[in-house]
Amino acid sequence: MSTLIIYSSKYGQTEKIAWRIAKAIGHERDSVKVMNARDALDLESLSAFDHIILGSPIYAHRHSKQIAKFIKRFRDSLETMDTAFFSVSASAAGGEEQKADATTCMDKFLSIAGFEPTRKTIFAGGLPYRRYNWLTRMVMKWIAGRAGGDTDTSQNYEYTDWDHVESFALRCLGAAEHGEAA
Ligand SMILES: Cc1cc2nc3c(=O)[nH]c(=O)nc-3n(C[C@H](O)[C@H](O)[C@H](O)COP(=O)(O)O)c2cc1C
Repeated sequence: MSTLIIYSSKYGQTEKIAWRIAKAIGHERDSVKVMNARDALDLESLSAFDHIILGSPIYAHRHSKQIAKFIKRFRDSLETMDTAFFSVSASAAGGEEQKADATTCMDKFLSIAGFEPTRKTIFAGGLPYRRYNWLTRMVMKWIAGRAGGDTDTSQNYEYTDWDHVESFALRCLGAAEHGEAA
């Protein structure tokens, strides 16, 4: 069985999660390919894969346009395959209310895209202050401060729970191999 993992990522956390999922399921599959959504739009078809995992970060309450385009382009194929979706955000690192916001944002995106993945989840991303330009750093500091989050802009923060990532990866594998429901 072969898996294709597609991600969109601006500062690298969603990409890092995509590669960790690939590593977690790699030895159980015949092949695992990880691709940026931009490059994946050039694929002729998905016929070489039987399992697709899509990952997108949240920016300004929205998920990736590239991932939305990928879903639109391959909708017919995706409907017949085992699929999973993961959303990466700062909200997913917060309290129950913020996590609920991240889940609502993901569900809205999937509903508008007309995509019902076999499995879906939210992952906490990061706040890599040192990688932002000055303006973005100040804006993110202000937003994080209002939400009671980390505001020391001399540091990069990574909130991703890697055990959660690995358990999601293994559950995706189970769904693909046993035709399990979400
Ligand atoms: C300009 C900007 C806007 C963001 N907007 C949101 C948002 O609306 N909701 C949220 O939960 N996180 C937001 N984030 C946090 C990102 O989702 C988080 O940093 C994520 O890890 C980014 O993934 P990436 O490194 O793969 O690009 C924002 C980050 C930046 C820099």
